[in-house]
Amino acid sequence: MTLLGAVRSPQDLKRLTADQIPQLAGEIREFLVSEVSRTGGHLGPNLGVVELTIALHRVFDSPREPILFDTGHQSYVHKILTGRQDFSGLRRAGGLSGYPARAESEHDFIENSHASTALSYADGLAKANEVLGRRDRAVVAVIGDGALTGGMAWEALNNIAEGKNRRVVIVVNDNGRSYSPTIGGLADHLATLRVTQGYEQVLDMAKTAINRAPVVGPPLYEALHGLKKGLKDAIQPQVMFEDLGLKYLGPIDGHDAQAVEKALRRARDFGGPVIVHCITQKGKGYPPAENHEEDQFHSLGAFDVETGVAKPKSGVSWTSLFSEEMVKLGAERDDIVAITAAMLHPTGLAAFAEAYPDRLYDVGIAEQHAATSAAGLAMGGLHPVVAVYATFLNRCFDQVLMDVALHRQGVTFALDRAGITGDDGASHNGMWDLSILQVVPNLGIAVPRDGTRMRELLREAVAVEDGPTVLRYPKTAVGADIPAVGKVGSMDVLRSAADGGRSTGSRGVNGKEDLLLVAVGTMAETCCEVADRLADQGIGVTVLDPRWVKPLDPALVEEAARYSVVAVVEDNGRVGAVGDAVARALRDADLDIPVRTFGVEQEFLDHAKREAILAEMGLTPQDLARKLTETVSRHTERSAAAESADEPAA
Ligand SMILES: Cc1ncc(C[n+]2csc(CCOP(=O)(O)OP(=O)(O)O)c2C)c(N)n1
Ligand SMILES: CC(=O)[C@@H](O)[C@H](O)COP(=O)(O)O
Ligand SMILES: [Mg+2]
Repeated sequence: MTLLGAVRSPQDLKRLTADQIPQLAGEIREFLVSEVSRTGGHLGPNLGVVELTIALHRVFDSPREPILFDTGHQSYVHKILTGRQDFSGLRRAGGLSGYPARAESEHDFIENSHASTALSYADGLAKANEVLGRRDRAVVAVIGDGALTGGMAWEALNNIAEGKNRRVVIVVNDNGRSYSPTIGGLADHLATLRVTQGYEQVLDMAKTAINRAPVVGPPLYEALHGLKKGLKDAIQPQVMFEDLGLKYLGPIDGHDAQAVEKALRRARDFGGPVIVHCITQKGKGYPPAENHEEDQFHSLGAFDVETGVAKPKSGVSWTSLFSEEMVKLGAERDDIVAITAAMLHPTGLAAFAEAYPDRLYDVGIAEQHAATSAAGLAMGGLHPVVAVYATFLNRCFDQVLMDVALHRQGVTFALDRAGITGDDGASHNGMWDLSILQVVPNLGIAVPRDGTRMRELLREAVAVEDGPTVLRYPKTAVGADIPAVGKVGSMDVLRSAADGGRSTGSRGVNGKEDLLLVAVGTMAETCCEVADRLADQGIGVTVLDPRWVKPLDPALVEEAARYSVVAVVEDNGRVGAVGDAVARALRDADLDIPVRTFGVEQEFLDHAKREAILAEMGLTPQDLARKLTETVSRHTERSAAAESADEPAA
């Protein structure tokens, strides 16, 4: 049996001898490459924390002493060591989550994969230990150099440092990268610390040698120790941490399990807040990952183990359309600049950066700063485009509201991965933006249905200079263009109840058309299929694509008055989104027309494929057609009955 096969819990791990650990680490690396090659996932980050995670579970007593993972994408080894070695369903419905999941294990704590939160959790847990008389227990937080560029992390450090007797062990997993190399002053600082790697080992050797010297040894060491402080400050400017009141240990070779264990034991026994700075390498032990310049296999799909080549994704991505159009816009307008929050390639801004290196800003994982810095850029006469994943816009809601919109600054937010993404679980679905942004005055939201509208709407958005604009698009491949067959105000008609074409719909009761179907963004394809299904049943359906869903075109209300039923379909949480905005607009116009809103149920959704989640939510053409047929029929019968009741007796 392999060592890995015998390790079913941290207790099993603790029973291994130090010289068995390298073999175990090798077996874990083989396991990770083999399993993730089939399922896809965050291979690079996890290959980088093998020895580190082994050491953590040998030194600390999880879950009594929580081990928290910031962002959580690097927790596969933690799962392997805590009794979860069936990775066959990784990131798939019913299989292991790609992040910690409390339903999976008592050893898991943080499920939210939004970065830079772990230190705040640790601060809270340590305070709870203090209040509840558990001072002997440590709380451990593993945070990457990237996540450490997030503002929340520094808010937490400021508070952790204040708790001199709270056992908080902060393990900085420093591989020098988020996806790309980590940026900013902190990154430079960590880099300085990295280059003096082995400092601790040199000092330990000196200490051992000097202390062995009879009589003169110990006092000499004390003198040197004082010098060490000065020396450390000189060659290791980790004063940033120590000035915060945090003990700093490191830098440690994060792949030397014994060195890490030793540092962690020192940290645990210190009795107060300690930073253990571990130098690791993303993709360690698998050359295709180690040598992958873009992101060292941060996250990839299924791949060939021999070559490291991932199976190609089919179709053109929305990200690539955004990327192309941004390069064109950058050539046409020299006031356009772009901002990424440590996701240059994933958001498609790499081409823009290559073409206009002085007009691309990577602010680190710092969406709040990105939004307000963008307001500054706009005030300074530029038009910034801030590209983030839709779910991460939540992080800077107040900045969008107060720093951009209140000041009517022309900033465009490009929200990639909008709608259901699926694999990455509850905190990655882009199902919030169409709801939370409804309350922001002066802000416009455009939702393209296809590639042509993507290019059009991006250009329309960056042309707005008196307030923020938002463009949101999904993780899927771009479908075929859906041409308009007419216009209503600024909105595109994609199917018409009155046309002679597919629709054979009879006019509904009261001389009204049967159904107005408002399609938001890429749900247009589904809505057109619904209209065609209903037309085959003699129900007349007009499909309308608003293009801009905020503010709604007043013509929508006028158009809606011509229909018996209105329905809205969107790939966002239902609550407070476009459907509710349309219903409110009709109410405000005293139009008593039933409005059905279809979207994602307002729940935290388990990881699963996007298609499966949409089906579960009833957002398929079949389900929508069935529900809308029932609604239209029910309303028609009711109206007909009411009509006949009003007719004078013969
Ligand atoms: C608020 C937020 N913004 C962006 C992301 C996307 N993201 C996931 S992992 C990652 C890089 C994290 O870098 P680091 O903390 O150094 O961890 P590593 O992958 O290097 O182990 C980013 C930017 C996120 N999870 N949360
Ligand atoms: C952990 C994290 O936030 C990202 O790595 C995320 O997994 C990216 O997902 P995409 O594959 O959609 O870029
Ligand atoms: Mg990193």
